[in-house]
Amino acid sequence: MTSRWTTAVLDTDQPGGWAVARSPEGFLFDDNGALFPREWLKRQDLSILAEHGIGHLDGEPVYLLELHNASEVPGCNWKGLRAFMLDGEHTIYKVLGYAAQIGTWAREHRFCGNCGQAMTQVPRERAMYCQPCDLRSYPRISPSMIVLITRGDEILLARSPRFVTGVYSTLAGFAEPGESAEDCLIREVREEVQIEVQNIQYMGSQCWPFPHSMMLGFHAEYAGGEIVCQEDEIEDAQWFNVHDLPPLPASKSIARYLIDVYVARRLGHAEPVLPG
Ligand SMILES: NC(=O)C1=CN([C@@H]2O[C@H](COP(=O)(O)OP(=O)(O)OC[C@H]3O[C@@H](n4cnc5c(N)ncnc54)[C@H](O)[C@@H]3O)[C@@H](O)[C@H]2O)C=CC1
Ligand SMILES: [Mg+2]
Ligand SMILES: [Zn+2]
Repeated sequence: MTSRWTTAVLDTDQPGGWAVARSPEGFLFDDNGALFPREWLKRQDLSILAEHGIGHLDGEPVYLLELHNASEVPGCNWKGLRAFMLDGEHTIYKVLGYAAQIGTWAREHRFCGNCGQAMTQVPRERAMYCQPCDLRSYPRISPSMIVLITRGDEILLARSPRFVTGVYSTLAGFAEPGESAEDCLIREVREEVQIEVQNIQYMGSQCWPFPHSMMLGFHAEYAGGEIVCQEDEIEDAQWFNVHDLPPLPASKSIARYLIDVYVARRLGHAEPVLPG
């Protein structure tokens, strides 16, 4: 199956196409969704900080208008990316997730981190450029490990104080410089619950635009230790039987996929597919 959405660096001098508008309040939408005819959108009273050509949806060019602030557009409202993930069409969420990451990165790289002068968008390349330094900055992607720890019919799930009430999820954490994926996983698990793991199995990956993670997902078996929760980060962690699970994370997350695959295997059910 060919993908409906492909990323591309488009020339903003070309007319036409679709556009999405993003402000600190989220994306603009109306009854037809978050994609607007670009020429119409640019005639609205928007405080445009930058424009980026981001890709093709069903063959049509798509642009991002990154705004200073959320202005009133008749018949329209603003909505955060998470809400689009939870109740929107998955392809549109992919477009908006990519737009959010490009918009944030470009906004945060308007000035050179080396000399402080203004940077410019490089034509035909997704990069910001400082001429005096000959320095390019590319979109930021942060590798993060996410792991389901298993012990026969039991799985280890934890709660961060940031989670929706009652929800338990897998452990996750960002890689530090110098670490392999396995080093990072072992360190994060030790830090967050003081457990040792073995037989680390790679399960798949997912781009997670909150704010710019590349999630690498694993299963790992329990090897030893008693659960001790990391102060501030982990509110509670427990072993749950696969027949008696707490409220779980959103169905499109890799966290949920890691749980669902393991449970399906234990119960002899068909395995789910990892959402892109
Ligand atoms: N897609 C999914 O199913 C899930 C995704 N996640 C994502 O995994 C990522 C890591 O999970 P956490 O437990 O929050 O990480 P974590 O356990 O490493 O703790 C977060 C803290 O790490 C620090 N940090 C280190 N490097 C960082 C970087 N490159 N970017 C931002 N903060 C950095 C910050 O102080 C931050 O507050 C987050 O982006 C989170 O949203 C987490 C759970 C499920
Ligand atoms: Mg963590
Ligand atoms: Zn510079």
